[in-house]
Amino acid sequence: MSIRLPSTAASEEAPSMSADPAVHELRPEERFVDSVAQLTLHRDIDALDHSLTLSLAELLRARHVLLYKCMGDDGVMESWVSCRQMEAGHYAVRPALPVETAAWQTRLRACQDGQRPGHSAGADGYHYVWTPIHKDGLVAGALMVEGGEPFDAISKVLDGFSRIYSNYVSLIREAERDKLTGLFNRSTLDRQLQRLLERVGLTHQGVAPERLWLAILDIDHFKRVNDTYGHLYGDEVILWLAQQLRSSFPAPNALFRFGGEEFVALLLGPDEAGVETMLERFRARMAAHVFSQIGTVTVSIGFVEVSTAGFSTQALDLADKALYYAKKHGRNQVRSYQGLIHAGALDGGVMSGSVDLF
Ligand SMILES: Nc1nc2c(ncn2[C@@H]2O[C@H](COP(=O)(O)OP(=O)(O)OP(=O)(O)O)[C@@H](O)[C@H]2O)c(=O)[nH]1
Repeated sequence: MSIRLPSTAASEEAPSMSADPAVHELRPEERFVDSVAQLTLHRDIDALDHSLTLSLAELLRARHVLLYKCMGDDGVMESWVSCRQMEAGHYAVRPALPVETAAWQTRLRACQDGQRPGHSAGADGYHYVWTPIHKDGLVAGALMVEGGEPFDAISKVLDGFSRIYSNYVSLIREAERDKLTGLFNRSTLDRQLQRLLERVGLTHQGVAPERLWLAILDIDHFKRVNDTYGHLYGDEVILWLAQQLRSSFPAPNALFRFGGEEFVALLLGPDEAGVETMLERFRARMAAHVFSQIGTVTVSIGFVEVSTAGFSTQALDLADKALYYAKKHGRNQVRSYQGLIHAGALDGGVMSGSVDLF
């Protein structure tokens, strides 16, 4: 079981969080309502994950709450966020480290098989309660609570929280996705950019060096496709392109539809040449595909490196200049902003781009 770091607390140095002392003065039902209100405050999933573990720890006065998630298609659970009691009233929420004890593995497997909440009692007298998290009828994760309360006292609360969490994740997902393609919509760009910049920062501390790039992809002469064949055929092109983007640039890269025939990709790559090769391969794949009615459709691409102090508006603006150049010089090509500057083909901001930024 490998560890993956959630983006908002991607460091072992993540700050510990204090529980609100007032929470402990509330009656049980008031504490429950307060926890649900806390949980549903959030609008992004990383913050929600943290809040879930902290709210449960406070509500159940647990020693430890662990959230597991199924991240791949193989259904294997990865430990995700851990909230551990440090001293009375204080909790630390951190990316979770994998725990490999045989008893926990058995419990996790039971959750993976979709079994009802289960429990075990440790030799230390503490209880460990586990419940699966379901999404669309499948197991999407699991929650583990370690504390002094016996199983019967908390299993229903835990199960209820797991269902509230799952419903709320679906709502957040819906709000941040483009309806047609399921890619992120533009409102999530800054958050995803931040997430990937944190990752770039991490890998600079000694693992494989990664750099972050922003590419804008725009279907060529798309108006002609719509005007000649109708919007339904246009939509087919958009859907095919989105599908190819997903398979060419899987997570942790982030893909967006900015509306219409414009797409944005946040890509991790070692250097400009490597990213250009990936994008060029994508361009060629698009150009080679024959749609049954329409024939072939091409795409123009502009890209730029996002500096670690990068703002999405600036990166978009520069990538868009490279895209504009590609459009003006024959379309169906990939252009790097830095490459164009080095070649003296762009003179720093004279050209105005084609994407409607805001
Ligand atoms: N099918 C379909 N078409 C869309 C959608 N959103 C926008 N469009 C169309 O996308 C087309 C964009 O056309 P333009 O901005 O003129 O660009 P273009 O024809 O691709 O030309 P270049 O970008 O210069 O190569 C318009 O015809 C829009 O109606 C959509 O969701 N579905």
